[in-house]
Amino acid sequence: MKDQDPLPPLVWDSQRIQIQGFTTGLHQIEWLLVMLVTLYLVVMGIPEGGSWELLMATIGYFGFSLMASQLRFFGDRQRWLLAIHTWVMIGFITWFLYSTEGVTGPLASLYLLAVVTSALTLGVLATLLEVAAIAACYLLLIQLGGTTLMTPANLALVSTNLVVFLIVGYLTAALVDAIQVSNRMLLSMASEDPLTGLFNRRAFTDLAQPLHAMAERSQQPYSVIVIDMDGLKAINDSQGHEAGDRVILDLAQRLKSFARSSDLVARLGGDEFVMLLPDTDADGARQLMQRLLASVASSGLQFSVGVSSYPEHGQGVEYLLLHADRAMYASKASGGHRVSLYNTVQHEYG
Ligand SMILES: Nc1nc2c(ncn2[C@@H]2O[C@H](COP(=O)(O)OP(=O)(O)OP(=O)(O)O)[C@@H](O)[C@H]2O)c(=O)[nH]1
Repeated sequence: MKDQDPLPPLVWDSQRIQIQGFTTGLHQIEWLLVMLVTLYLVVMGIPEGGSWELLMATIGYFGFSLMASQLRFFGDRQRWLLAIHTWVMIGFITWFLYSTEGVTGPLASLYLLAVVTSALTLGVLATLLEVAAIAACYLLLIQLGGTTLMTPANLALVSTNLVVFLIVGYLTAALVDAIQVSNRMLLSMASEDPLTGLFNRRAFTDLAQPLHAMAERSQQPYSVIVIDMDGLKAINDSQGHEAGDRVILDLAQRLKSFARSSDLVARLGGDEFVMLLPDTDADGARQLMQRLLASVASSGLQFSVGVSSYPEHGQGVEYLLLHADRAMYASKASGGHRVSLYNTVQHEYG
């Protein structure tokens, strides 16, 4: 068997990592918003009437953003909390615009920050909804500003800005979708064996650890089984590599069909496979493999099996794998096409 994988472990929950990254970006956008409105107030001066409410709203919004960043709201993939952030952002911007120059002032484009935030975190549909809400806020602000929408200048302003919001929102959300798809593809390429579609060695090593931890905590047994084909080289040499591939695929499908949904099945490489059966002791694993051997009796498929079980044959997955491998070699040494348990080296089927 090969040495341990030198690469870092796979990232199985890429969505969670992504949300953590988005959350950092969200706080940066919120603080950017606070900085922009503060800069506006410093440069343009606080408007007459309503200045008190405006300052309170700005400080309140800054406090909200600060508190959310400190409390780490998003640890558990709570997207709806991200949605609340974007709605609070839209509310604050609307209030700020209402208290200053309305949608005709330079700050009307601040809505773009809310659109980008939504597109990054909530997807296309939610972003379209937010653009619709922003359109309603525009109309409200125009109404409250005492002017009518039906002037060419206002119509041009509203429609141009909304089209820009739509395009930016759609493109950003589509980009995020594409990143998610490519993350999933990368994960499947890094964790799957291309010939059989089973997990590869790296994925097995990663996924076996939590199963071991669960068994250790609940003091339940589990078994590790190493399966190695007999005579694949001869098949390759006599019938060609494609025939060898078909035999490997056949065994992989049989292993999969014998496994429960909670079992792990992986191809370690070449003609070697591994299974991890939670809640299964050595005897249960041996019986399963004997049934598998019996089921291939007429097919000509030949393979040797080694079984080791937690806790009696090792305290960690790596030891159990090593011991199951040794038991498998004991099966080979005794003529192949049989099951051996680690230590006992009993040959149960031949
Ligand atoms: N067709 C095919 N052959 C492979 C693949 N991976 C490895 N092999 C071949 O499988 C053969 C394995 O050889 P061995 O380790 O001697 O195994 P074996 O012929 O089954 O002999 P024993 O294991 O001793 O029973 C080698 O010839 C490899 O080139 C694969 O993906 N497809």
